[in-house]
Amino acid sequence: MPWTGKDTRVPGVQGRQLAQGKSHPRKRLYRSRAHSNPLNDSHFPVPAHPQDFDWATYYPAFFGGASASHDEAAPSTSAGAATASTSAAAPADAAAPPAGSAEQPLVRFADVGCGFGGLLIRLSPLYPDTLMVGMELRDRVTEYVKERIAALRREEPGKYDNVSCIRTNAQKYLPNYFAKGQLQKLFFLFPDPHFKKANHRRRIINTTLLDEYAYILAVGGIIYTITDVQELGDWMRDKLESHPLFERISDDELAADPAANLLETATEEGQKVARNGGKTWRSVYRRIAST
Ligand SMILES: C[S@@+](CC[C@H](N)C(=O)[O-])C[C@H]1O[C@@H](n2cnc3c(N)ncnc32)[C@H](O)[C@@H]1O
Repeated sequence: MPWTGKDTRVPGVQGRQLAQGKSHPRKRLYRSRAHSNPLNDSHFPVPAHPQDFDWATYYPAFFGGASASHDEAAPSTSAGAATASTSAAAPADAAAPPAGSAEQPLVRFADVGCGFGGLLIRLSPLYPDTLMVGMELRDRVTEYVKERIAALRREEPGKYDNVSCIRTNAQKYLPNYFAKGQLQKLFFLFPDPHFKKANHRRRIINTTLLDEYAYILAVGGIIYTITDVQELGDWMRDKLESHPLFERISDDELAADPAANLLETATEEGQKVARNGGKTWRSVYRRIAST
C-alpha cells in the first residue's frame, strides 16, 4: 500500500476547531517554534521513490475522485483521471510539461518552506490545472496549511483542488518526491537566513542543493527566490549566478510572469516585510540545458 504521508502525531486541532463551529483554521492555534534545524533528522516517513507517494490523497479531484479534505480517504488512481499538465488557461510563461505518465497527474510547482501557504492560495486560481505542493518542515504549520486548503475547498467547491502541503525536510528529500525534470517552478520565498557563518551550511540555497534543484526542474523551468536580508539575497544570487545550469531572468521578462509578481506580497512573511516597509532582494533563474 502506498504511504499516505499522514503524521499521526499531529494533535487534533482541526477537530477542536470544527467542534467550536469554526470552518477556517486559526493561525495562532498552529504556531510553533519559529525555526527548525534542517540538518536534524526528524522522525517522519519519507517515500523511497516519487511513485511510492500517494498523491491521490492530496489531490483527489485530479485522480478521479470528488474534491475532498486532506483527511478523507484517497480514491484510486486510474481511468478518468484529469491530467495536470499545463492547460490552455495557464499563463503563457508556463514551461512545457516534461515527460510524465499519461495516467498519473504530476505536481509541477513546489513552494519550498511554504510557511502558512499564502503563495499556494494565490497561485491556485492562476494555474487551475497545474498541481502544486507546499513543502514545510514544521508539522503544526503544515497542518494549518492543509486545514486552510480543506476549508477553501469546502467553501468553494471545484476550487483549490490543485494545491496541497506535505510535511518534509526539503533539504534532504526532494528527489524522493519528484522525478528528474518533473518541476516547472520551484519557489524559495523568504527562506530562513541562518545569519551566523557557522550556520551558512544550513541555507536552503547552496551549490550542492542547486545541483539537486537542477535535477528535478525541467529545462526551461524556473527557480524563484526572494528575501528581505540583503546578505542572503547576495548569497542566493551568487550561488545561482555561478551555477552552470541556471541563467538569470531579466526584470523585463519577469514583469510578464504572474508568479514573479506574487513573490513580494503573496506570503505571510512577505506581507510582514511590506507592512514594516522592508526592502527585498529577488533572484529568479531559468534551468538551462547542460552544454
Ligand atoms: C521564514 S519562513 C518563510 C515562509 C514562507 N515562505 C513565507 O514567505 O511566508 C521559512 C519557512 O521554511 C521552513 N523550512 C525551513 N527549512 C526547511 C526545510 N529544510 N524543509 C522544509 N521547510 C523548511 C520553515 O519551517 C519556515 O516555515
